[in-house]
Amino acid sequence: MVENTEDMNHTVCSNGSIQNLNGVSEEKLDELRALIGKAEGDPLRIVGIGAGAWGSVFTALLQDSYGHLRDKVLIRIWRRPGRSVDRSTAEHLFEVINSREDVLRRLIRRCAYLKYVEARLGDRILHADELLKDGFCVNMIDTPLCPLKVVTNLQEAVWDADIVINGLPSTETHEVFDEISRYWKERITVPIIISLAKGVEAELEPEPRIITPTQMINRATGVPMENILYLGGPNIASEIYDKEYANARICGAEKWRKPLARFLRQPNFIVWDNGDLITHEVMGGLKNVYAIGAGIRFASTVCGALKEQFVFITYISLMPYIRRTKDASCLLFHSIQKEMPFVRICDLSLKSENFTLDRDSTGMVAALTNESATSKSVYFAHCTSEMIFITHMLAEKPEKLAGPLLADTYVTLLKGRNAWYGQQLAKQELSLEMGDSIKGKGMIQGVSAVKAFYELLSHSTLSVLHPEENTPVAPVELCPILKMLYGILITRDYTVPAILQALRDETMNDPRDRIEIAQTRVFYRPSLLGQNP
Ligand SMILES: NC(=O)c1ccc[n+]([C@@H]2O[C@H](COP(=O)([O-])OP(=O)(O)OC[C@H]3O[C@@H](n4cnc5c(N)ncnc54)[C@H](O)[C@@H]3O)[C@@H](O)[C@H]2O)c1
Ligand SMILES: O=P(O)(O)OC[C@H](O)CO
Repeated sequence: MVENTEDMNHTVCSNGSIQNLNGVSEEKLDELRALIGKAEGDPLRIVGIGAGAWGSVFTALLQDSYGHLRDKVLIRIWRRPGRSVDRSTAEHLFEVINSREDVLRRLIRRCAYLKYVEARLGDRILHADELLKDGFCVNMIDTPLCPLKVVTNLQEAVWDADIVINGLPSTETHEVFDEISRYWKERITVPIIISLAKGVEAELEPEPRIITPTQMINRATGVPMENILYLGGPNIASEIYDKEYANARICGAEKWRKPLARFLRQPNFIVWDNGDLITHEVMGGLKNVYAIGAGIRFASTVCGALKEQFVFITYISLMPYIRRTKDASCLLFHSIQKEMPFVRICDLSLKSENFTLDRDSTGMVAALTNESATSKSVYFAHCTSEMIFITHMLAEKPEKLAGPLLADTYVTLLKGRNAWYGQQLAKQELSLEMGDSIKGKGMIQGVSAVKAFYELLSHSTLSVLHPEENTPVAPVELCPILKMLYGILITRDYTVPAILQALRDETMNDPRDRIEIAQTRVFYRPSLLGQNP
């Protein structure tokens, strides 16, 4: 096992020896350069598009690993110019700077400290792009990054880029890549695009289907799908930069995903690769839907035992879903399930009462039920069964999605913005009128995903037989939480507390039945992901 020291070019191994990472980085970079066909003296050009929390961290990770190899690689980030920072953010930023000796020294060395003093005093307005040059992302002020090369002109950023990282929210991806396509009209080489965006849109004509960010990029730019990849993981941007141990998966065509996985892999950020591009992306959108409604977001300091217990609950609730997989861990949980059947999830959750919960970091149901462990578990049982139902419509082998979907749901419930947003709405500290892009936090992707999944699953051509009434119903009728979230967030016919109605409804099926229905009937609709049956 290895741990990174502050010096990014060296790694301290568990045996105490120091390994020089320079050589390893250079080898990996040379390998990628050769594959892309870069001539000597021509640097590999990598550009991040969108400088939110994850887009900035991702670019900063590359800068930390490869930025020193200046002759061979040029890493830059594009963000829109003009965004100014208010006084309270400047005050907070000043506190962050002064609490980190390394950052303070760096700014003084670069003669950049004074502007933060002036902004703190209200004598100067700071802009997001100048902050980013010093390593501060306005959506993640508490986590200073390395200094970045920032470009505010989109054409300059992308026209000759070899690798483009899409760090935009899904809702903005088509529009920005549409503009990018204008700058690529004369291009001879085909760029590689790695999309980080989670979120989906629904297209209803000529038949209902989901459109993912990589498909939006393909449509907007004409870059073939072979060159467009998705990187997803249960990743919280600030934790990745803080070198918490993490996994991610890069999905796409074999030609690029394997070398890119090697290129992106770091001691604390292990990148696997997978060919299942679209379904992984769709799962990234789906988890955000249910994270908003959740009520289970534990403090980052929460005791490991509670996390473990929660993982058990997660797996137990989804056992019917994953029982057919051969994966060893699933088999383990399968045997646990024999001892603790699904219906006892709530009892298990109650055991968490001896742990401290951070009341400022929970979600919608949690806030509405005053952190009731039982009610949160009720929500959890229902939302997992709806996710299972939906994945059975989307995928022929839905059990394969269980791991990525669960892991991403789990991390978002623990520390994601979507769960936080639901909680803020429930506590009336935010209102729907404020929109889904929240100052200091960024885009809440789940709102648009609620709309997309609702529109899709309420389409009449997708009707399924209601299990009891034996009449055709739109699939969304079997997903009461999704339906209620749509009523709260999109049509606004209901207020936030109505989410509890969806849970309290006595006529609603046992969530276990929903899973059984999904498993025993053929709901799979290949056309939903744009595939031919
Ligand atoms: N934050 C995380 O931990 C995390 C982790 C994994 C995946 N993701 C996903 O990655 C994507 C980006 O996440 P993020 O955290 O960086 O988001 P964010 O909301 O913090 O940042 C989005 C960035 O895009 C810019 N932007 C938005 N609309 C734009 C437009 N029309 N033109 C130009 N720029 C525009 C914003 O200014 C901002 O810099 C999302 O889909 C998110 O779900 C986030
Ligand atoms: O902060 P969120 O809610 O956008 O979620 C972050 C990531 O998607 C977790 O993998």
